[in-house]
Amino acid sequence: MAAPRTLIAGNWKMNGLNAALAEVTALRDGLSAPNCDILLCPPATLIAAMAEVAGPIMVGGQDCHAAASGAHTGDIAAEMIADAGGAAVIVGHSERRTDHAETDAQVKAKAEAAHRAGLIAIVCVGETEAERDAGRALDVVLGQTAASMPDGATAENTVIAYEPVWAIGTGRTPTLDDIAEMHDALRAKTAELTGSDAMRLLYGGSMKPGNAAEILAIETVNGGLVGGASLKAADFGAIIAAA
Ligand SMILES: O=C[C@H](O)COP(=O)(O)O
Repeated sequence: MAAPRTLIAGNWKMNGLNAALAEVTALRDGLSAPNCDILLCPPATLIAAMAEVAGPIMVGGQDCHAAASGAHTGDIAAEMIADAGGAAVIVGHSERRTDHAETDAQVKAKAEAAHRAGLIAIVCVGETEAERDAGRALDVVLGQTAASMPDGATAENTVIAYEPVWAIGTGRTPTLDDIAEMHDALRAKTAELTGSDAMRLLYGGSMKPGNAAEILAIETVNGGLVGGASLKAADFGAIIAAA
């Protein structure tokens, strides 16, 4: 099969006021024929304004509710993200799974909501350090993947992001062999679950300009989900250039 087109996605998490849009215009203006798709997921408050200035950069949300509307104070529907100019939404990030006790079933429902609204669902999975130390990383991640995979998932509407919880924001990453082992297993699992061997598999967890090229060179790594290093145009642009 042809390799899926690389996706470099940035997750701003709970960072960014209007002034931070200057980083987006700097990134946009510095892009020269990027060899990949690019996505930025700011806080919901910035989706519409970012979409106005992003140019070829796709914009997305960081979470959505499973319902299209209703009495859910503080939540945001996938349809609202699409209405604001979004093209994608992250679901099941480990910070959501931990801070809001989100289950695989809820993540699956959110991903299906994303599809209902015409958004690409970026479904996050990843093991804790204790799970890796116990030799359970593959079981945990493949189990999350199976239980979180939305019905109707295709290579076009769904992306899987492997993010070892212990690597997020820590400056630590798995070895390249460990990333390859997990991504090879995810390639097989996503093919088994969806019938497609072209679903994009992103690596996330302390991806930086200094390590992006070697991680992105792994055959079954089809991009990155970048947190801290997506906040500055120079850093994110360097990762995009490494793709
Ligand atoms: O969604 C992004 C990930 O949690 C990675 O964050 P990080 O690049 O700051 O480690």
